[in-house]
Amino acid sequence: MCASAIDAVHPRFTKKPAQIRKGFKIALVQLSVGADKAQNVAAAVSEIHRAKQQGAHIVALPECFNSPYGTKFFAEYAEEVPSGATCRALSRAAAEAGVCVVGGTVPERCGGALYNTCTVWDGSGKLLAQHRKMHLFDIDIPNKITFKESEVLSAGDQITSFEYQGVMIGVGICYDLRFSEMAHLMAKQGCSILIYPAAFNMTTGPKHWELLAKARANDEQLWVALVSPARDTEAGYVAWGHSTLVDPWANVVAKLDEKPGTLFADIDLTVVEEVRSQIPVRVQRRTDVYDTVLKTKC
Ligand SMILES: NC(=O)CCC(=O)C(=O)O
Repeated sequence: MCASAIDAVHPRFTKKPAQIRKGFKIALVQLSVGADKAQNVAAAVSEIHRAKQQGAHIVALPECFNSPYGTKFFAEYAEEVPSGATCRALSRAAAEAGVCVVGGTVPERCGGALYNTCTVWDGSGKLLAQHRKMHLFDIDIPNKITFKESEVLSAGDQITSFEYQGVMIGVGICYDLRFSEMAHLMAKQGCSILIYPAAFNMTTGPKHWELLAKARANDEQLWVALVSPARDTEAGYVAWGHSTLVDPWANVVAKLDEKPGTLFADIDLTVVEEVRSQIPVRVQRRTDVYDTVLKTKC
């Protein structure tokens, strides 16, 4: 089921949109995530409805919103995509609210493998996209944080973008944000917005969270949204919070603090063209020189 579900949901370059949007209202839901899976999912569903009532067109949830974040939890909380209970709840919520849902991430079970996976649902509850985290979070900063997702998770190998109301939107997950090549490929697929469900921590969050969002927005001249869980200082992994929206000029247009809440903001897509025409790096690239460089690892 799992692999074919991905193939079935990517009509991206074939369909001509009837109407191209000039903007969206986005809601970034900084959820409080605990050990009770059903309660986590119910909270997400209720925030999706609340966001729609406030006028949101797209509602995005954080990384690992149905489970605590940690390698010891992934197998226990994992579900198949898209048949699992969490996916069914997201699909129903998207359809009932009539809103596009970028469904954070859940631990996905597929055969013997586990992935950290984001699903995207349109306003009729149809699965639009499925992204498996491509870059696993394996870091070791002595006396600060050691984490090794690869002990239990497998990595995805697909760049993911989807079309919603004529606009291409890319999806990455947390550590994926550090890889400019991936953002560049999403931009090359025509994306104007990149959305990253993410959960940085108390060491790397203050150093790199906003910097990386601005870097990706500036590199690719597009909107970047980061959606974190709320901070829980009692949790094994303490999330940085600070869900953030950055515009194509690399300005932070809105951000939350560490507490639970929802960030609402208008995304003006005309700014993408404004920046790209005024600073035309996209047509000034010296790919004749870079091609060889890109094939070497470091
Ligand atoms: N969940 C993650 O991938 C965390 C990534 C992170 O904190 C980082 O610094 O990168």
